[in-house]
Amino acid sequence: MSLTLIRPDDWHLHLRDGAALAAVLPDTARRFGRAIVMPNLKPPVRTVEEAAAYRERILAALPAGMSFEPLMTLYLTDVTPPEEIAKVKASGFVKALKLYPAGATTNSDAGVTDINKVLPTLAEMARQGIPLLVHGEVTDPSVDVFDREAVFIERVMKPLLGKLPDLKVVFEHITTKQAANFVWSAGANVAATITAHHLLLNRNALFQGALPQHHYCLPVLKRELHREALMDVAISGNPRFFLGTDSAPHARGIKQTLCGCAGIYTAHAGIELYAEAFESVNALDRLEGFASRFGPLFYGLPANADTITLVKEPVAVPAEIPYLADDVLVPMRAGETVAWRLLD
Ligand SMILES: NC(=O)N[C@@H](CC(=O)O)C(=O)O
Ligand SMILES: [Zn+2]
Ligand SMILES: [Zn+2]
Repeated sequence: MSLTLIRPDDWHLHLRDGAALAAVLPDTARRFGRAIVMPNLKPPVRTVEEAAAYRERILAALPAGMSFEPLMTLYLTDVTPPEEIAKVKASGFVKALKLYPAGATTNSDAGVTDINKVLPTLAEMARQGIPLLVHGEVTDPSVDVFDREAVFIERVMKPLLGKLPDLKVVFEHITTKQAANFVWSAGANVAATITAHHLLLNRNALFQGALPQHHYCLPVLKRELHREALMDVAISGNPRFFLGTDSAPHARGIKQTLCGCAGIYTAHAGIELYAEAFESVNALDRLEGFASRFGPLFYGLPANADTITLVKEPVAVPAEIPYLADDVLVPMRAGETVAWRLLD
């Protein structure tokens, strides 16, 4: 069995920098035409100038003969000035700003401490049609980690869209039935990305196997009923739900410490894992819309002009992938198989 699709894009990706960037970029570039590149570097990518420099480093790390277009984002801080938005618009290559509530996830210390502090900048984004990409979790320590996304909808998302109803928003890596329902019922300016791991795994994965921390990501995996709700909207054909892998590499040494950081590396099977998920509910015919058409539609870009082909054939996933000079990366399905092979 084989499956040919318009070449997909990844609308939520962490490429990191330096040696890590060089190690992971080919996995994405083999599969995806473009990717929305997350700005949570250390220090974060806060200005158009910094995004231009990061974009050059990405293009320089691309192996000869591979084509890939990085779509850049800026990291919104409490002090991002409204004037930066005109520069974003003029740049052409910065496509969005990313909201990390301070302390919510990996490298989010410089994030926004109070959404009201950035309202003038968000209002300017609404005026200029620049999307806000949202890590949608509250950081209130009294809120259960499994409830942080649902509470964010009530405390932040709804009030924000009440004030700026035209703001384009992508609710990134949604993980709950509440978020799926919220985006489903919202206007044409609100969309969501969904990861392959949140379509394939429920929170049981956090308590299974020898190294369950490799399934630790944020927002954390949820109950089966939430996984099913994500699957329903992913295969629905609603164009406001599209692919974002959130492939988030971390070196094994850091990942395996007691409080290892959040993030799962999936770029080595970035489209294959989605094919597995869609096949599991007999919805392979819906994959092309989700993976290749709906993201470009939301961002106002054409779909890619070429195609990729997957064949149904198990592929062994290595136990580890070379990453840094002194440490490796443990990919999703390490030492196991993925059910689809990408043809070169
Ligand atoms: N998803 C994650 O668990 N981690 C991401 C950050 C993020 O997307 O929240 C990372 O940068 O490692
Ligand atoms: Zn996030
Ligand atoms: Zn992410």
